[in-house]
Amino acid sequence: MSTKIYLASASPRRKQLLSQLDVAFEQFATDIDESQVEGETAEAFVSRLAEEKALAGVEIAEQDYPVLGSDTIVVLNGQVLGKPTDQSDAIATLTALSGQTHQVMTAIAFANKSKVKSMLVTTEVTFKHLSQQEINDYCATKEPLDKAGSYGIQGGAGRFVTNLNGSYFAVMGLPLYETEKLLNEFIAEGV
Ligand SMILES: Cc1cn([C@H]2C[C@H](O)[C@@H](COP(=O)(O)OP(=O)(O)OP(=O)(O)O)O2)c(=O)[nH]c1=O
Repeated sequence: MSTKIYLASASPRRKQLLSQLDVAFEQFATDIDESQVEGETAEAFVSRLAEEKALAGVEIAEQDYPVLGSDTIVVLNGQVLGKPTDQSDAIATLTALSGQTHQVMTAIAFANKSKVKSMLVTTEVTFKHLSQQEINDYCATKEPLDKAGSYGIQGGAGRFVTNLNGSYFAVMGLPLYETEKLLNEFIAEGV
């Protein structure tokens, strides 16, 4: 890939992951309303947020390069578990995820002045049974606070995972294979 892109994200993880692709990029944050609309499915919700981040980025971008937006949510039995509001919310979320299989949905979207194109990557993750002590100790590290589902697979929660079916990088915030593929399609389609 030889084009330049913009990463419309405040996330240091997404910056780190995007650096693994062979594409030059500039990063900036966007500010959109991240609330779920009543009746909206988890899939539609996460895809809409990725598209809105990319489109908000197009408004900020100085040049008409593709803008990448992304959003990650954790879904347990159809219920969206976003970032925790505080430590006790993180404890409640991890208690719910203990011993269960959940989905991590990451949507990616590319936009420019004339079009937007998105893709959803769903990964199934199974956690071992977590003791109250393990949950409390993990939450005390504060790692859960800025992460969907109150955990970071790349950090202390990696040891909770007994099975993963899908993209590890999508769980961390940006699926590498799919991002490169979507960008190539976006560019190949032209304006
Ligand atoms: C499940 C999980 C999520 N996360 C992170 C990825 C995302 O950064 C975050 C979910 O929040 P998002 O709202 O998707 O992203 P963000 O607010 O961090 O960044 P921006 O909107 O500016 O792009 O949770 C991990 O780092 N590891 C994990 O294992």
